Amino acid sequence: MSGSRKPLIAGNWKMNLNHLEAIALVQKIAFALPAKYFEKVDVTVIPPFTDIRSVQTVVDGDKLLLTYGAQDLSAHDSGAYTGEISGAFLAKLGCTFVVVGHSERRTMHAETDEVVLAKTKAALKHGLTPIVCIGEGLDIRESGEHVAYNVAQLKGSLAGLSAEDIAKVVIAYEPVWAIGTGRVASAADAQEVCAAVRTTLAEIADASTAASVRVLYGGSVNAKNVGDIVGQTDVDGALVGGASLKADEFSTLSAIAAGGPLP
Ligand SMILES: O=C[C@H](O)COP(=O)(O)O
Repeated sequence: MSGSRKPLIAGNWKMNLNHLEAIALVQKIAFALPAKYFEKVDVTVIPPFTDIRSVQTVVDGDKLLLTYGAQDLSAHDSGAYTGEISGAFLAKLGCTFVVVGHSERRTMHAETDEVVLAKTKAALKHGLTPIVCIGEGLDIRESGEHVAYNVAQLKGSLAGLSAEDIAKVVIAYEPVWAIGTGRVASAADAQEVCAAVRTTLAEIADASTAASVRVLYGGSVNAKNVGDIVGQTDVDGALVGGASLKADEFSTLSAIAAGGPLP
Protein backbone atom coordinates (compact mmCIF):
# COMPACT_ATOMS: atom_id res chain seq x y z
CA MET A 1 0.00 0.00 0.00
CA SER A 2 1.34 3.39 -0.85
CA GLY A 3 0.35 6.54 1.02
CA SER A 4 -0.86 8.12 -2.20
CA ARG A 5 -3.53 5.45 -2.79
CA LYS A 6 -6.43 5.02 -0.38
CA PRO A 7 -7.03 1.33 0.30
CA LEU A 8 -10.23 -0.25 -0.93
CA ILE A 9 -11.95 -3.23 0.66
CA ALA A 10 -14.64 -4.67 -1.59
CA GLY A 11 -16.94 -7.41 -0.32
CA ASN A 12 -18.13 -9.62 -3.18
CA TRP A 13 -21.12 -11.46 -1.80
CA LYS A 14 -21.40 -13.64 -4.92
CA MET A 15 -24.80 -15.46 -5.02
CA ASN A 16 -25.45 -15.16 -1.28
CA LEU A 17 -27.99 -13.27 0.85
CA ASN A 18 -31.46 -12.13 -0.19
CA HIS A 19 -32.49 -8.46 0.03
CA LEU A 20 -33.64 -8.72 3.65
CA GLU A 21 -30.40 -10.39 4.70
CA ALA A 22 -28.53 -7.73 2.74
CA ILE A 23 -30.14 -4.94 4.76
CA ALA A 24 -29.19 -6.64 8.03
CA LEU A 25 -25.56 -7.17 6.98
CA VAL A 26 -25.09 -3.60 5.73
CA GLN A 27 -26.51 -2.22 8.97
CA LYS A 28 -24.17 -4.38 11.06
CA ILE A 29 -21.09 -3.38 9.03
CA ALA A 30 -22.03 0.29 9.24
CA PHE A 31 -22.55 0.06 12.99
CA ALA A 32 -19.10 -1.51 13.45
CA LEU A 33 -17.34 1.04 11.27
CA PRO A 34 -17.92 4.63 12.38
CA ALA A 35 -16.94 7.57 10.17
CA LYS A 36 -13.32 7.79 11.30
CA TYR A 37 -12.45 4.59 9.41
CA PHE A 38 -13.65 5.96 6.12
CA GLU A 39 -10.97 8.65 6.20
CA LYS A 40 -8.43 5.86 5.76
CA VAL A 41 -10.20 3.13 3.81
CA ASP A 42 -12.96 2.89 1.22
CA VAL A 43 -15.36 0.04 1.97
CA THR A 44 -17.85 -1.26 -0.56
CA VAL A 45 -20.28 -4.15 -0.72
CA ILE A 46 -21.07 -5.99 -3.93
CA PRO A 47 -24.39 -7.80 -3.43
CA PRO A 48 -26.51 -9.74 -5.93
CA PHE A 49 -28.53 -7.53 -8.34
CA THR A 50 -31.78 -8.23 -6.48
CA ASP A 51 -30.38 -6.70 -3.27
CA ILE A 52 -29.07 -3.46 -4.70
CA ARG A 53 -32.23 -1.36 -4.38
CA SER A 54 -32.57 -2.37 -0.72
CA VAL A 55 -28.91 -1.61 -0.04
CA GLN A 56 -29.34 1.78 -1.71
CA THR A 57 -32.30 2.57 0.56
CA VAL A 58 -30.30 1.81 3.71
CA VAL A 59 -27.16 3.63 2.55
CA ASP A 60 -29.10 6.72 1.47
CA GLY A 61 -31.55 6.68 4.37
CA ASP A 62 -28.89 6.34 7.05
CA LYS A 63 -26.32 8.46 5.15
CA LEU A 64 -23.79 5.66 5.35
CA LEU A 65 -20.26 6.16 4.09
CA LEU A 66 -19.88 2.71 2.65
CA THR A 67 -20.61 2.36 -1.04
CA TYR A 68 -22.01 -0.52 -3.08
CA GLY A 69 -21.78 -2.00 -6.52
CA ALA A 70 -22.70 -4.91 -8.75
CA GLN A 71 -21.04 -8.21 -9.65
CA ASP A 72 -21.44 -7.88 -13.43
CA LEU A 73 -23.04 -5.76 -16.13
CA SER A 74 -24.00 -6.10 -19.77
CA ALA A 75 -21.70 -4.85 -22.50
CA HIS A 76 -24.88 -3.37 -24.06
CA ASP A 77 -26.92 -0.34 -23.00
CA SER A 78 -30.43 -1.75 -23.57
CA GLY A 79 -32.42 -3.98 -25.87
CA ALA A 80 -33.13 -7.64 -26.53
CA TYR A 81 -30.62 -9.15 -24.11
CA THR A 82 -32.75 -11.34 -21.86
CA GLY A 83 -31.38 -11.64 -18.36
CA GLU A 84 -28.72 -8.97 -18.73
CA ILE A 85 -28.39 -5.81 -16.63
CA SER A 86 -27.36 -2.47 -18.11
CA GLY A 87 -24.71 -0.24 -16.58
CA ALA A 88 -27.27 2.56 -16.94
CA PHE A 89 -29.57 0.75 -14.50
CA LEU A 90 -26.73 0.26 -12.02
CA ALA A 91 -25.74 3.91 -12.23
CA LYS A 92 -29.36 4.90 -11.63
CA LEU A 93 -29.31 2.76 -8.46
CA GLY A 94 -26.31 4.69 -7.20
CA CYS A 95 -23.73 1.95 -7.69
CA THR A 96 -20.13 3.09 -7.44
CA PHE A 97 -18.36 -0.09 -8.54
CA VAL A 98 -19.00 -3.02 -10.83
CA VAL A 99 -16.91 -6.19 -10.89
CA VAL A 100 -15.88 -7.17 -14.40
CA GLY A 101 -14.29 -10.43 -15.52
CA HIS A 102 -14.37 -12.27 -12.21
CA SER A 103 -12.80 -15.70 -12.71
CA GLU A 104 -16.16 -17.33 -11.96
CA ARG A 105 -17.62 -15.49 -14.95
CA ARG A 106 -14.58 -16.08 -17.12
CA THR A 107 -14.81 -19.80 -16.34
CA MET A 108 -18.54 -20.53 -16.00
CA HIS A 109 -19.78 -18.00 -18.57
CA ALA A 110 -16.86 -18.22 -20.99
CA GLU A 111 -16.04 -14.52 -20.71
CA THR A 112 -12.98 -13.74 -22.82
CA ASP A 113 -10.70 -10.73 -22.51
CA GLU A 114 -12.71 -9.18 -25.39
CA VAL A 115 -15.95 -9.52 -23.43
CA VAL A 116 -14.27 -8.16 -20.29
CA LEU A 117 -12.97 -5.19 -22.29
CA ALA A 118 -16.45 -4.49 -23.70
CA LYS A 119 -17.94 -4.61 -20.20
CA THR A 120 -15.17 -2.38 -18.85
CA LYS A 121 -16.00 0.17 -21.56
CA ALA A 122 -19.71 -0.08 -20.72
CA ALA A 123 -18.97 0.54 -17.03
CA LEU A 124 -16.87 3.61 -17.80
CA LYS A 125 -19.52 4.91 -20.20
CA HIS A 126 -22.07 4.88 -17.39
CA GLY A 127 -19.79 6.44 -14.79
CA LEU A 128 -19.21 3.22 -12.84
CA THR A 129 -15.78 2.19 -11.58
CA PRO A 130 -14.96 -1.23 -13.02
CA ILE A 131 -13.07 -3.63 -10.78
CA VAL A 132 -11.35 -5.60 -13.53
CA CYS A 133 -10.33 -9.07 -12.37
CA ILE A 134 -7.41 -11.12 -13.60
CA GLY A 135 -5.80 -14.25 -12.22
CA GLU A 136 -4.15 -17.51 -13.12
CA GLY A 137 -5.22 -21.09 -12.51
CA LEU A 138 -3.15 -23.60 -10.58
CA ASP A 139 -1.62 -25.12 -13.72
CA ILE A 140 -0.23 -21.76 -14.80
CA ARG A 141 1.07 -21.03 -11.29
CA GLU A 142 2.83 -24.40 -11.15
CA SER A 143 4.38 -23.85 -14.57
CA GLY A 144 5.89 -20.59 -13.31
CA GLU A 145 4.19 -18.58 -16.09
CA HIS A 146 1.85 -16.65 -13.77
CA VAL A 147 3.34 -13.18 -14.22
CA ALA A 148 3.30 -13.37 -18.02
CA TYR A 149 -0.22 -14.86 -17.94
CA ASN A 150 -1.60 -12.05 -15.76
CA VAL A 151 0.14 -9.36 -17.78
CA ALA A 152 -1.40 -10.76 -20.97
CA GLN A 153 -4.86 -10.95 -19.37
CA LEU A 154 -4.52 -7.36 -18.13
CA LYS A 155 -3.46 -6.07 -21.54
CA GLY A 156 -6.31 -7.93 -23.23
CA SER A 157 -8.89 -6.67 -20.74
CA LEU A 158 -7.83 -3.01 -21.12
CA ALA A 159 -6.78 -3.05 -24.79
CA GLY A 160 -7.10 0.32 -26.49
CA LEU A 161 -8.32 2.26 -23.43
CA SER A 162 -6.88 5.75 -23.00
CA ALA A 163 -4.70 6.62 -20.02
CA GLU A 164 -7.59 8.78 -18.83
CA ASP A 165 -9.89 5.76 -18.79
CA ILE A 166 -7.30 3.44 -17.27
CA ALA A 167 -6.96 5.95 -14.42
CA LYS A 168 -10.62 5.26 -13.58
CA VAL A 169 -10.36 1.48 -13.14
CA VAL A 170 -9.49 -0.73 -10.21
CA ILE A 171 -7.61 -3.96 -10.91
CA ALA A 172 -8.10 -7.07 -8.81
CA TYR A 173 -5.54 -9.86 -8.93
CA GLU A 174 -7.23 -13.07 -7.85
CA PRO A 175 -5.31 -16.30 -8.34
CA VAL A 176 -8.04 -18.84 -9.10
CA TRP A 177 -6.39 -21.48 -6.92
CA ALA A 178 -6.79 -19.20 -3.87
CA ILE A 179 -10.49 -18.38 -4.33
CA GLY A 180 -12.76 -19.98 -1.77
CA THR A 181 -10.14 -22.62 -1.03
CA GLY A 182 -8.66 -21.23 2.15
CA ARG A 183 -5.35 -21.36 0.30
CA VAL A 184 -4.23 -17.73 0.35
CA ALA A 185 -1.35 -16.59 -1.81
CA SER A 186 1.57 -15.41 0.28
CA ALA A 187 1.95 -11.66 0.65
CA ALA A 188 5.04 -11.93 -1.55
CA ASP A 189 3.04 -13.80 -4.24
CA ALA A 190 0.42 -11.05 -4.19
CA GLN A 191 3.07 -8.34 -4.36
CA GLU A 192 4.88 -10.01 -7.28
CA VAL A 193 1.84 -9.96 -9.55
CA CYS A 194 0.46 -6.61 -8.32
CA ALA A 195 3.85 -5.01 -9.02
CA ALA A 196 3.81 -6.51 -12.52
CA VAL A 197 0.31 -5.09 -12.98
CA ARG A 198 1.58 -1.62 -12.07
CA THR A 199 4.57 -1.91 -14.40
CA THR A 200 2.20 -2.95 -17.19
CA LEU A 201 -0.13 -0.02 -16.48
CA ALA A 202 2.85 2.33 -16.83
CA GLU A 203 3.58 0.72 -20.19
CA ILE A 204 0.04 0.87 -21.61
CA ALA A 205 -0.87 4.23 -20.00
CA ASP A 206 1.85 6.24 -18.23
CA ALA A 207 3.75 6.36 -14.95
CA SER A 208 1.45 8.74 -13.10
CA THR A 209 -1.63 6.72 -14.10
CA ALA A 210 0.08 3.52 -12.96
CA ALA A 211 0.95 5.15 -9.64
CA SER A 212 -2.66 6.19 -9.05
CA VAL A 213 -4.59 3.02 -9.95
CA ARG A 214 -5.64 0.79 -7.06
CA VAL A 215 -4.60 -2.83 -7.39
CA LEU A 216 -6.38 -5.27 -5.08
CA TYR A 217 -5.62 -8.84 -4.12
CA GLY A 218 -8.39 -11.41 -3.76
CA GLY A 219 -8.44 -15.05 -2.66
CA SER A 220 -9.27 -16.29 0.84
CA VAL A 221 -8.61 -12.90 2.44
CA ASN A 222 -9.68 -12.69 6.07
CA ALA A 223 -9.00 -10.64 9.19
CA LYS A 224 -5.91 -12.72 9.98
CA ASN A 225 -4.08 -12.30 6.69
CA VAL A 226 -5.28 -8.93 5.39
CA GLY A 227 -2.65 -6.95 7.31
CA ASP A 228 0.27 -8.69 5.60
CA ILE A 229 -1.37 -8.49 2.21
CA VAL A 230 -2.24 -4.79 2.23
CA GLY A 231 1.16 -4.10 3.79
CA GLN A 232 2.73 -4.86 0.40
CA THR A 233 3.86 -1.85 -1.63
CA ASP A 234 1.68 -2.51 -4.66
CA VAL A 235 -1.38 -4.04 -3.00
CA ASP A 236 -4.01 -1.39 -2.28
CA GLY A 237 -6.74 -3.44 -0.71
CA ALA A 238 -8.70 -6.63 -1.16
CA LEU A 239 -11.59 -8.19 -3.04
CA VAL A 240 -13.10 -10.35 -0.33
CA GLY A 241 -15.51 -13.24 -0.91
CA GLY A 242 -16.45 -15.55 1.95
CA ALA A 243 -15.25 -13.25 4.73
CA SER A 244 -17.44 -10.41 3.43
CA LEU A 245 -20.57 -12.33 4.45
CA LYS A 246 -19.72 -12.08 8.15
CA ALA A 247 -20.21 -8.61 9.61
CA ASP A 248 -17.59 -8.98 12.35
CA GLU A 249 -14.92 -10.43 10.10
CA PHE A 250 -15.50 -7.94 7.30
CA SER A 251 -15.57 -4.94 9.65
CA THR A 252 -12.41 -6.12 11.37
CA LEU A 253 -10.49 -6.66 8.16
CA SER A 254 -11.65 -3.27 6.86
CA ALA A 255 -10.43 -1.65 10.08
CA ILE A 256 -7.07 -3.41 9.73
CA ALA A 257 -6.78 -2.08 6.16
CA ALA A 258 -7.47 1.38 7.62
CA GLY A 259 -4.53 0.92 9.98
CA GLY A 260 -6.71 0.25 13.02
CA PRO A 261 -7.90 0.44 15.71
CA LEU A 262 -10.00 -2.72 15.74
CA PRO A 263 -13.75 -1.97 15.96
O1 LIG B 1 -14.35 -11.93 -5.38
C1 LIG B 1 -13.84 -12.49 -4.41
C2 LIG B 1 -12.94 -13.59 -4.58
O2 LIG B 1 -13.38 -14.49 -5.53
C3 LIG B 1 -12.40 -14.20 -3.34
O3 LIG B 1 -13.28 -15.08 -2.73
P1 LIG B 1 -12.86 -15.74 -1.31
O4 LIG B 1 -12.44 -14.60 -0.43
O5 LIG B 1 -14.07 -16.45 -0.84
O6 LIG B 1 -11.69 -16.64 -1.61
